[in-house]
Amino acid sequence: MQQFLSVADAPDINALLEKARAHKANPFGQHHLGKQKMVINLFFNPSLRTRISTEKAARQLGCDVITYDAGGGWGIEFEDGAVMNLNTAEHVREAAGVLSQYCDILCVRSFPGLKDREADYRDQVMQAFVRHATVPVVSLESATRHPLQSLADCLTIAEHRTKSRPKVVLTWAPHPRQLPQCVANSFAEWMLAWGEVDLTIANPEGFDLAPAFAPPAIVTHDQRAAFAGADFIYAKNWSAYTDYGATTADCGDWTVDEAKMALTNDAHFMHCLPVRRNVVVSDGVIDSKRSLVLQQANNRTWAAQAVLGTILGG
Ligand SMILES: NCCC[C@H](NC(=O)CCC(=O)O)C(=O)O
Ligand SMILES: NC(=O)OP(=O)(O)O
Repeated sequence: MQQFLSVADAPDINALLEKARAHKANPFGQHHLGKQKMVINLFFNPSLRTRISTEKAARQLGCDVITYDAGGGWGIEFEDGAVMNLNTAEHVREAAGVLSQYCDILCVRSFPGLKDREADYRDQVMQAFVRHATVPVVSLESATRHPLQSLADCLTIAEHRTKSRPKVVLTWAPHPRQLPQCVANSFAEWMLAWGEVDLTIANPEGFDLAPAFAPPAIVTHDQRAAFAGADFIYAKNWSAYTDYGATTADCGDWTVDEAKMALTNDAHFMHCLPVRRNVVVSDGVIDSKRSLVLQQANNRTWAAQAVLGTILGG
């Protein structure tokens, strides 16, 4: 594995899940892989889970880790040919080249701007690091995808399913802010590629994900109908793809609550976190025994360890 940006970099998801399970059972079993190796985590946006779980995973593999908040450093320019006489002090060509001198794996988090769909969906920042770094690049969430989250979600579903093809519903939920589509895009991409669940996506009119991620045949605008018989409810807000970046305060009642969960097949509740309680999901649902949010967060470590370990030759 030379990079980890999307499900395309994980041609055998079950093999990667097997590695994640092995790390979970024996966290230091491959501590030799990272001897004298350096991992740099570069964050352009906030993080709790990704930051700590990726550091933990790297350390358990025996790596050294440096985590760098790009917001506290020189402003980085991404446009080729830019006349840099404004606020950016350093071009990504140098930044990626320099960081490559210091590490063996470069992990990057960069959210979309949610203004220019074409630029966001080119995954401009992540692709610039891929192009100009000389070491493998791992996505810690880009403008379009969050693959380490999705791998952890596959693991969580695999651990808790009680049938071979559970019904999984990815449901839009309300949020006071404008959020990226990447967690939802990635979850859909991984569930479909994995092929071991029946995926339905429920969202209000106007909030369909990009067709490349959400084939229209599996999309419904009727949340209650989608919940019927579901085994897993995966909640997430995202801003609009079509009217790019639009949000709305008027989407009716899309909060995941106890009454809606009662329509399901005693479904597990999932969310990548952080989550707005009593907006996205009621306290009663997230605090219930069927909630898997902490197990998902725990599995972020094993997903990261499987990916970093594979890049290191494990
Ligand atoms: N890394 C997981 C989710 C990150 C981001 N959520 C957020 O920005 C939530 C912020 C807030 O609730 O204010 C998203 O939706 O892609
Ligand atoms: N789920 C997730 O990626 O959380 P952070 O944004 O806190 O890393």
